[in-house]
Parts: sequence; C-alpha cells; structure tokens
Amino acid sequence: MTITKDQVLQALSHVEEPDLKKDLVTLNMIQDINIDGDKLSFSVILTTPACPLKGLIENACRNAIAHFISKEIHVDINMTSRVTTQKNTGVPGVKNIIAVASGKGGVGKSTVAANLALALAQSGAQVGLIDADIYGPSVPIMFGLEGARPLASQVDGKTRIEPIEKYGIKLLSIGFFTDPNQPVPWRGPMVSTAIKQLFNDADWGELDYLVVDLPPGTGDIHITVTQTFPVTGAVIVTTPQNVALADAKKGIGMFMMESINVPILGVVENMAYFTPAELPENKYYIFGQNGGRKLADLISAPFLGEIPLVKGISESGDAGTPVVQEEQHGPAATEFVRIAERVAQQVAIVNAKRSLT
Ligand SMILES: Nc1ncnc2c1ncn2[C@@H]1O[C@H](COP(=O)(O)OP(=O)(O)OP(=O)(O)O)[C@@H](O)[C@H]1O
Repeated sequence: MTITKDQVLQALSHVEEPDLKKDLVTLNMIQDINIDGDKLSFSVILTTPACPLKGLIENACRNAIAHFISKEIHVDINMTSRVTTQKNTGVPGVKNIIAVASGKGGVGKSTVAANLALALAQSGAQVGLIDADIYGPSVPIMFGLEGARPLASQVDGKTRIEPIEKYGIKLLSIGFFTDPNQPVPWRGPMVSTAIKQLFNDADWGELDYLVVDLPPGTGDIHITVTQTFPVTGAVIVTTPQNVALADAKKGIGMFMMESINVPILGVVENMAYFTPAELPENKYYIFGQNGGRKLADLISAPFLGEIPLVKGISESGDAGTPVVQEEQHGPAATEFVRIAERVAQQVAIVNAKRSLT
C-alpha cells in the first residue's frame, strides 16, 4: 500500500489538542513525517514536556491513522516538545516567568515554588527559580545552600551573576547576598534595584520556565516584578482557612488590576488535610474543606491541586532536599508533579491565547 504525506496530514487534522481546541496540523504540531512502505513515523511537538495529555494525544493519532488510512500501517510516533513562549519576557533566553504568590505568609508558598520548579525540571524542561522573598528568603535552606555565594562571570563583555545549580535547576535567592543574622532595612528603591538585578544581571541561559517565589501580600516587589517583566501567569497558594482565603483574594485582585493584568494560572491549596504516615488513606480536614477549590471557582481559574499537611514536606524542606527531589514517587511528590503538569498546561493555554490577540 502506498500512502502520502497529504493523507497523513489529512488524517491527523482530525486530532484535536484538547486544551488548545484546534487540530494538531493547524497548530503545526506534526513534523518529520517519514513514509517507508507500510511504515510511518512522525513527531508530535507538544507545548511542554510536562504535558499530562501526552498519552491521550498519542493514542488519538494512532486511532486517526488506523481509521482514516489503514489499520495495517506500522506507526512510530516520537512525542517531543518545544515549550511555547510569549513574544518577550524581558529576560533574554527565558521563555516564561511563573510567579508564585500568596496573600498570607507561612501558607507554603516557597514550598510550592521549590517543588513546582523541581517537578517541571524532572519532566525535562529547563528551569530557574528566583527567591524574591526579601523578608524571609527560603531557597538557601530548602536547597541546602546556606552561606553559598554566586560567582560572577564575563558573558559577551558584561559581568553576570552565575545562578547556583542544584538538583537540575538554576537558583538565585536574595538570601545569597545578605547575612542571615543581620536584618536588612530594605527601602523601596533598593528593593526594586535588587530584584531587577536577579532577573537582568544573571546568566540564566536558555530557560523554559523561570519560577519566582514572591513575598507574601502585595507590595513593592510584586509591582516591580509584574511591571518590569511580562509575567506569563501567577500561581496562587492558600491554605483552607478563611483568613488565608481572604488574603489570597486580595493577592488575586492585585494580579487582575488593569495596570498589572497577569493571568491567574490557578490556585493550589496547601495543608489541605492531615494524613498520618501510618494511615495514608485517612484524610482529616482540620482547617476546613475545599476552600481553595471554591476560591478557584469564584475567580474562574483552574484548581491546580491540594497538598496534604505531612511531616515529610517540612522535614525535607528543612533538610535541604525538597520532597519532589527526596521521595520522587511518594504521595506528596506525586501531587506536586500533577500540579506542575497543570501549571505547564495553563502556561501553554495562556501563550496560545496571547498569540491569537
Ligand atoms: N504541606 C505541608 N506539610 C507540612 N509542612 C509544610 C507544608 N507546606 C509548608 N510546610 C512547612 O511550613 C513552613 C512554611 O512554609 P513556606 O516557607 O513554604 O511558607 P511561605 O508561605 O513561603 O512562608 P513566608 O511567608 O515566610 O514566605 C515551612 O517550615 C514548610 O516546610
């Protein structure tokens, strides 16, 4: 049987990308078509290596070839990815900036930012993490890098800060430049300059995602980051209590302000329930149930997932190895991986919508 490239493209034009609601051919996601007798191979270029729909899309392609051409064809599909980007993030080489924010302090924003960054990297993406929390930088402790000082290097005749690499991601924290025992009286302009330097004066190289751990609340740093760099979207972290949810709403309100206008990628509910290690099936909703989900519904944003309150998360963070790195297939790590997949999905959707405007 002889088949042609046109027949293959015609068949695959019946396969829709479920998030982007267009067919794979229109989206230019089918490449490298090769036909050798009854053997067909092609690549599907996904929008992120963390794509949770990878298996579904691959099956749909096989079914389309079988249905529209023939069941007798031997199909070899290379599922690969090229992370999409908005036109310009303001930081050379960086495709997407993901801000992680919370209204209230202590809700686990840094824990989510660190594990999100690691889970994205484990999917095969190039990832950086900026700890912009001047009031309580957590990256040095969470990554076992207390006392670390980034080096400077010369890149294209300019002096650049070299981010520190750990567990496959590039890191910079405001805590690498301050003495943890000396309080720093940050003034507005100083803060703004220091934060911009973490983005602009560092040698980030090529990154698919630069995750930014913002301080709690809504302040100078939020304004500086969102108004200086076109942030792709924000992940909002909350706990289920009403006080945390009320503050989270204020944080969301800031991102939605016309002058800021950063899309909300979704809501993560942290410390959603308590699970004793010896009874992992038991869930105790000690702070109330579904607060994060209701908040997401209220603002018509995706609910990204719920993380249990477990000792392993705080212990691994304190010991310098975030849980996604420490127990890669444990229940908490698995939930972080799912959240990372949903975040990557939302980034692709935001970018696709932007490219249409
Ligand atoms: N799901 C969880 N289970 C157990 N401990 C957690 C969980 N999430 C966070 N923690 C712990 O709670 C503490 C606060 O977390 P984290 O530093 O991530 O919060 P934050 O919102 O970034 O705080 P800050 O307002 O200081 O920036 C840390 O000790 C962390 O290990």
